[in-house]
Amino acid sequence: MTVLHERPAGLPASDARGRVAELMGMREQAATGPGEKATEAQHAKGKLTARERIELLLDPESFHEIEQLRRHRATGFGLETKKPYTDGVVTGWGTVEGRTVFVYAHDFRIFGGALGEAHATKIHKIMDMALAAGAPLVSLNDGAGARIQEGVSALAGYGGIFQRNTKASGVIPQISVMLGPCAGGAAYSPALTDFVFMVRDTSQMFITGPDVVRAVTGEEITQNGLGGADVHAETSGVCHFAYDDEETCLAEVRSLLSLLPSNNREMPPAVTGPAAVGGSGDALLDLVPVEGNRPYDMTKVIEEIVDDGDYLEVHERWARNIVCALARLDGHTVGIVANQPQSLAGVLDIEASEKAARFVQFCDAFSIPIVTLLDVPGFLPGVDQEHGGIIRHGAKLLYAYCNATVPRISLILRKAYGGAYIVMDSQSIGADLTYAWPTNEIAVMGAEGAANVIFRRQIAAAEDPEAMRARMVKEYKAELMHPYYAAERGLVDDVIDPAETREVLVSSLAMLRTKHADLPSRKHGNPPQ
Ligand SMILES: CC(=O)SCCNC(=O)CCNC(=O)[C@H](O)C(C)(C)COP(=O)(O)OP(=O)(O)OC[C@H]1O[C@@H](n2cnc3c(N)ncnc32)[C@H](O)[C@@H]1OP(=O)(O)O
Repeated sequence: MTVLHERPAGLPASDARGRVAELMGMREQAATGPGEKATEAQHAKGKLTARERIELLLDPESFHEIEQLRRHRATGFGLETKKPYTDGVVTGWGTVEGRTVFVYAHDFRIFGGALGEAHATKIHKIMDMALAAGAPLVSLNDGAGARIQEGVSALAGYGGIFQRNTKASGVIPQISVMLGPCAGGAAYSPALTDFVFMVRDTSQMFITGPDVVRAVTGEEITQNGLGGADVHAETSGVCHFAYDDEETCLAEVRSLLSLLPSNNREMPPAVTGPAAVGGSGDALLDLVPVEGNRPYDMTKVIEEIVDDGDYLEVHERWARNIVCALARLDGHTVGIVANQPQSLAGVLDIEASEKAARFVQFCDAFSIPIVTLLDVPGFLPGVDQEHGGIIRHGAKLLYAYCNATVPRISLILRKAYGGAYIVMDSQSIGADLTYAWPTNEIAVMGAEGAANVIFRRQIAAAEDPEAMRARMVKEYKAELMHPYYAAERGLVDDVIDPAETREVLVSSLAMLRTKHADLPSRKHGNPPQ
């Protein structure tokens, strides 16, 4: 552990060059940190150091560090003799693709990256600077939570971070990258931010570690089993993106940032230059089967529609029955929300509603237009869902869409039934433009279910109930289950040839780019929780 700085021998303090050399020595000491052994131990765990990570995140030579010479002033437990520069967190700003980004990175080699008072106030300062400058904040987390030796001062330091996370929410993008074991307070701040990235095997998030879990509940579990990347990417939904190594993870953070505006007053950066290429519209005809119950992969449809087939899927492995993705259409960032027929037939359930609601809310906060692709058989029925609160969770998605003032376009690819149709950005809840393909079925429910309810008596009284049921199903389909019923009533704006999909979306978004809508003045709404 680094000890108190000593003036390099042989340099007269009165000499300006000597003073500069002294400064360089201190800087060198701060930049090197606790030394080779500690760095080797960090590398041996498959982890990079804070500075190596910052170098990968930011454009070359763009990092400006602040408070490099900061030290804690705590006493007791031997802290008097352990006063390393930086106090275990590297803070500053740099650029990503030329745009300013603020960053803080825990140095696990110093107190296990644990947060004390000085460490916390450095983070507070960088958060305040990010908010004032209107630039994204990225945290590179590798810390053991509150610094135990500093007691309540450390806890108060976390409070200051949480408060700033919340204040900055919806104002600047906040991204948390988990790169080590993050316990307690170190796990809460990321939960308040927009996106959480994790690295398999080397990063974990939990409120209390396996030892406490064993003591309290008797459950035996490893750190990764409790809060590893796969657990949070697939089961809890705490993490939005999980990767195998830090290099890939940080490259993906850069690519996410390239899609986002710097703050809520700016538009997302548009890519100009040679016209972006979409897929061949005709392929869409083959990708989506006409039969309502045949599964297909919605991500293939997205690939056909967006620029260069490129999209960044958020929460790829959690609530797979809905797809949330960021992509570009004609160079402009869009958020795509789409039912995924190959997972649970694309129904809406508790997790899908929560996932899409948060995504819609994010897009709305940062001026990202939302394109919704519908192919939804309804909400998932069942005791688990009802008792789990599908009503209030489903309402989150409804609330998020109804509250969104960004351009909103929905396109019904195949079926759209019941409440799920309304929730998935139907015209009645404020979509600016709604399109349908000719193969659509838009109705309160599927034909079989509908016939069993409304023609129950006729079917029961018939000589041949099955023949009667089949006749009624056919009649219901012919009468109601086509897009023209909705088009005649103005509930879809147009029925389009699937081959024209990209073109229609691009021109509709271009028209909506100047859209302005205000919600009534209020302190804030009271969304369902
Ligand atoms: C509000 C809140 O944040 S409450 C949560 C408080 N934090 C905790 O309970 C976590 C306690 N720490 C741990 O469980 C473990 O240290 C882990 C899981 C984070 C990391 O484990 P390992 O990778 O094995 O690292 P290890 O335990 O050796 O810690 C590395 C160093 O950090 C120190 N350290 C770890 N946690 C803390 C802490 N919270 N405060 C101060 N120092 C700490 C260790 O003493 C060790 O120091 P040393 O290098 O001088 O010996």
